[in-house]
Formats: sequence, C-alpha cells, structure tokens
Amino acid sequence: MGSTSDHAFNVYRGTFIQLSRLPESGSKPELCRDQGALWVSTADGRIKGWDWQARDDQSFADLMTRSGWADLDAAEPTGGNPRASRIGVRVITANEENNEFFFPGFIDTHIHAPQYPNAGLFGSTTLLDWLDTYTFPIESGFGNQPDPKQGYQIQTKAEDTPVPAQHIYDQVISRTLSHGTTCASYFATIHIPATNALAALCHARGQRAFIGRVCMDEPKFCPKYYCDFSADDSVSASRDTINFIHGLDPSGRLVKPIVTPRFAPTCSAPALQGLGDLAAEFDPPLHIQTHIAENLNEVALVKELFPEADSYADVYDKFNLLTRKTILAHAVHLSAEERKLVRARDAKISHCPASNSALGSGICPVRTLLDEGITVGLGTDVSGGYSPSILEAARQACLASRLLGHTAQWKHDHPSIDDGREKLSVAESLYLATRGGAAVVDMAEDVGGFEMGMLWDVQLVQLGGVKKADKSPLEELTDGTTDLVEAGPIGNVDIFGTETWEEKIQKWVWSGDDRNVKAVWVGGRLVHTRA
Ligand SMILES: O=c1[nH]c(=O)c2nc[nH]c2[nH]1
Repeated sequence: MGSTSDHAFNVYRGTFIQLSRLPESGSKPELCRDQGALWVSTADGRIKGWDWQARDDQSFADLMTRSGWADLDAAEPTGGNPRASRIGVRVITANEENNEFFFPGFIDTHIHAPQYPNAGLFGSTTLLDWLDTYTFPIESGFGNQPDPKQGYQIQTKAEDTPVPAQHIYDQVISRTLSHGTTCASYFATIHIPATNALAALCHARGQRAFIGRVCMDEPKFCPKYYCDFSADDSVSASRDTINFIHGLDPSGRLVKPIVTPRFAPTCSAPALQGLGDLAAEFDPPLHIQTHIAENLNEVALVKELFPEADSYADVYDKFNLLTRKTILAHAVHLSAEERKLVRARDAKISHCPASNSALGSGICPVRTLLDEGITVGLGTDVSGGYSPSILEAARQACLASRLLGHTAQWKHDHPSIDDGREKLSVAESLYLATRGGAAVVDMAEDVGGFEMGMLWDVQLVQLGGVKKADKSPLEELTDGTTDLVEAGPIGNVDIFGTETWEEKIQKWVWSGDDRNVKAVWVGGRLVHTRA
C-alpha cells in the first residue's frame, strides 16, 4: 500500500480461520477459528492488532471508540465523540449470515504461466511425450517466430513480446487471483521480453510472485525451435530478467526473480553450474526452482545423462542448486537417500497431485516427506495440472494420499503399519496450501496466517446461498419451502445450517471453487472481487 491512502487502517470484522503452526515436524496442524476484529495498516499492509472480544455490535463500537476510530463509510457517529476528532478507518465485514470468513491466501508453489492455454489438454500422454507434443510448442510461441536459417533468436526488446503472450499472462493472473492465489511461483519461457512482461503484469495487478525465465540449452533433449543458444546464453539471459525484476521492484516487496533450470535433462552441465553460481552471487542468494523425479522414464534418463552423479538430487547438489531457497517440483520418485539429501540441504518440495494424476506420473509419498521433516507446499503445475486452483490441488492431495496405502512401494516400506496414517486430512491439505507454501517460498513469517506483523494476503470466502429469511435453509425446507438456494447460490457448497464450522470447511475443500472467493487482498491491497 502506498502512502496515498486516506486512512490509516482497514478493520476486518467477522470470522477468521487459519491453520495452526506446527510446533515440530511430524505434528499435525489444526484448523483454528477466531471471531472479532483485526486491523491492518494501509501504510505497509501488515496486521497491527486484533480484538477477539469485539464480536457483537456493541463491543465492536466500544473498540472503535476506545481506539479513537471512525468508520469512514458509516453515517456521522452520534453522541459526544464527533468523527472529526477520530481517525478514519474502513471496515470490511465477513457476513456471518452468509457463512463468510477470512482465510489466508493460497500459495501456488509451482505453475507454468505460458502453459495456461493448454490446461485440460494432455490426452493420454506422460511427461516426456507431453513436453514434445503440447508444452514446447506452446511455450515457443512466447517469442517471435524463429528465423528458418538462423534458428531460434533470443528476443531482448519488450516490443518483441507477441501480443497473445501479454493476453495469456494477464488471464493467468486474473484466474489464479480469482481462486484465492495471493502468491505464485511462476515458470515463464526462455524469452526475455515475455518473462519481463509476466513480472510487470504481476507487479501491476498486485499478485505476489516469483518469476523464472526458463533455462534449457541441452540440444540432445531440447527441440531446435525452442532452446537457448548455449550455457552462457542461459545464464546471461537469466541475468537480464533478474536485473529487470530487481529494477521493477527494488525492495522485492511483491515480485522477485527465481533462477529456473527447467530440469536436468534440458540443461547442460555448464548451464547448471552457471545457474548455481548465478543464484549464489546475490546477497541474499536468489530462489531457485526446478523439477525432480516426476516420472520414472525421466529418472532413468537423468541416470543416463549424468552417470557420474549418485542420484537425480545429487545432480542438482553438485551444481549448488540444492539450497534452502530451492523449490523442487513433484519429487514423486525420490529414494530414501535423496530425501535425506533434500532434508540436509533444507530444499523445499512442491507437491502437484493433480498433475501427477493427469500425466500418470505416480503418487507422491507426502506423509513420508513430512515425517522426515521436509517442507512441502502445493502446486497446481498448470498445465501438467488441469486446474489453476490450489483448492483443487488440496482436494487432489487428499485423494492421492488415500490411494498411497494401496501402492506396492508403501506396503513394502510399511509392512506392519496399516492405520491409514498416509492419508492427509482436510486441515493438513489446507496447511500445505497456506503455511506450507509460505515456508516453501521462504515467507513463513510473512504470509500464510493471521499473526502480528504478517502481510494481509487473504481471501474472503463465502459458502452456501445468501439467506433471505431469518430461518435456516433447513427450517425453510421443513416449512415446505423446497428451493434451498432460492436467495442465490454461491457455487456448489450447500449449507443446511446444521453443520459445525469445521464441517463447513470440509465441504468447502471437497466442493468449493472460485465462486466461493468473494474478495482477495495482497499486502493489504484489494486485488480481486467476485463479479
Ligand atoms: O510437469 C512438468 N511440466 C513441465 O513443464 C516440465 N518440464 C520439465 N519437467 C516438467 N514437468
């Protein structure tokens, strides 16, 4: 928020639901609910306090008076304390009647923005043929057409960005915000202008983002029409986008660069080395993102391409790409040794269950990762994943975990345990979507919950229909009224008035979507409202 705001605080009123912090690895998060008022500074978009006593109108009025605040949108206060002598605030209310609540914004720790037009298009492909059939062709369109004689040219001027690329990126941001995603770690393409355009759009639209220019220089694997010229080009083109993003947002308050070797098969050893060095050159070191052990054929290919490495994870480690600021997408097929290495380096994992099912990659053993103390968040992995919704990713994480116990690997690793502990609860999946994701992008102190000083990266969720009468919908039904959603359905989550608040959250996870997201804020700035 800039200093141009006409008021010092926004005061949020109603129900606030978040996940508890985990006291130690292996412990399980719980859903926590508070009711009352919480205030956020318009100067820095951070939470400055709350009052969980201020639940009813009278105690809220007392809080306003005590704090010397006046609601700028209300009629002139009556009584002996005129508005002129008070500080103006704006009050935003989550309406209890309509099952509204504030919830931390979702964090998408792995999404390919240029692949969005392909969301839902994958046929029966698996990773390696999917890349050739769908992915490289669409990504290559984010630069100008290659010269048939000279091959692919790295475009460096902003005006070289094809118009459709701008439009697609704008749509990705609109769509992810509408699903409550306040922060995303984006893979762009190899093109400098289009990568910069994605960063500029996130900055202008107010979405927190990590932006990575994709590096891929290995001619043995990359198609001729979509490949960096050389390892040096991979590094210098990345440096150009990093410089652009640092210029765009010098404080890194909203948008940050992230070094992005696509994955080991597309990168030569000199490129991997150069990118590891590039990330380490900055103070603090830059974030890094890549893919790892998504698919068994990919794992075999890496073994063939890097025979000197002990494992896939070791390839990245040898080039200093396994750091505490590294996001490894997928990690479906890591060995126990590799998990130990990932844990030792404190690298993070983006679990992408929708993609893993869509491309038939396998079932990531999330419980094992968590038990071993590895930090995990959720990724949509558009367009290996078909949906830009992290709520869908949370749902798919729960479902995939329910199949995990049926796999030969799980049975082999846990021969005597059959207690269903591999299953992720709704609370755990929402933890991965919020606090887990925050830890993956190294922002656990800043986003993912409602703690003092945290940024107001939040969604306002609404469930059920908007109530017309005072009666609960169930009472209306027993009265002979048959139309439960007569007063206006809000998505697929029907609330009958008999549910506990925890049950409402379960219903949201299993049946909710963007229709339930009424408003979204990032750093205190309103960035989306439902039409
Ligand atoms: O899901 C994936 N999406 C990609 O674009 C990709 N590239 C390498 N490995 C990948 N996996």
